[in-house]
Amino acid sequence: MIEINHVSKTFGTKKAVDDITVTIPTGCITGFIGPNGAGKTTSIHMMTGVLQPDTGSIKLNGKDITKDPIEAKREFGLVPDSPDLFLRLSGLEYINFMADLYHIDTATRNARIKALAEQFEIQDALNDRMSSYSHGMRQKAILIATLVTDPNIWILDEPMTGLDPASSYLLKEKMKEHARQGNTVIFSTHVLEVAEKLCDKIIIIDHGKIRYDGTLEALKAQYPEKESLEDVFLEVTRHA
Ligand SMILES: Nc1ncnc2c1ncn2[C@@H]1O[C@H](COP(=O)(O)OP(=O)(O)OP(=O)(O)O)[C@@H](O)[C@H]1O
Repeated sequence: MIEINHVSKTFGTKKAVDDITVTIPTGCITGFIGPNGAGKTTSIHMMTGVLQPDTGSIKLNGKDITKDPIEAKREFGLVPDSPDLFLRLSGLEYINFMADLYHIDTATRNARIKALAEQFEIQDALNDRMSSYSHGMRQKAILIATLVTDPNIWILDEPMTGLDPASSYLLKEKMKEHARQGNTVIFSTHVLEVAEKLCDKIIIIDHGKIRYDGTLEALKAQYPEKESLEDVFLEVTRHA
């Protein structure tokens, strides 16, 4: 579970996140949606300790990311919005680096890496430098590194971007399975069809403020004349 309590963040004069209070529960997939510049990545950066909030607190499974960052960071895995990280490392070196950070023993990590690399069809490229990877291959390496550490909370910033259809399908199945097992999954996306199919709960953010926080069914029930989440989303953010 992630508990975000009265969190704000300002860059210069720009209020990127404006006093948001939401809970991301266990056992379901939460979709985090909003227009460009709405505050999604800034919020995710604060949840994961990349940025400090100006005000408020964020707890991951009860551990405060500001007061207890090491313990809080053990609770989650992050797939960032850009996979252009550690490009001088090979995919395997990067995955092992992440597994080292999380103290995953050799036998466990090797079994997980083998299975995931085969599932995501990147086993033949794992020893190549990530600088030579396509965007989608980098995304796969980052995903595998996150999944190898087997965190309770998955925080995924536009995770399907660049993935081929088979890998995108596989990731969605893994997200469902992880949530079904009682864990926490939150992902941001601009692809509302994906959010509609995958999410139990939706958070809509716009101009740094939460415009909706609840189930997909309840959101649609508020707008019975709207046929799709896309129609509802446009209506909710139009009046912001
Ligand atoms: N480091 C920064 N310095 C200055 N302004 C920033 C910084 N990071 C974000 N912002 C601003 O904060 C606002 C929210 O940006 P953020 O990246 O959180 O949006 P987003 O919802 O993730 O957008 P997108 O969907 O386009 O990725 C934007 O107006 C952005 O310009």
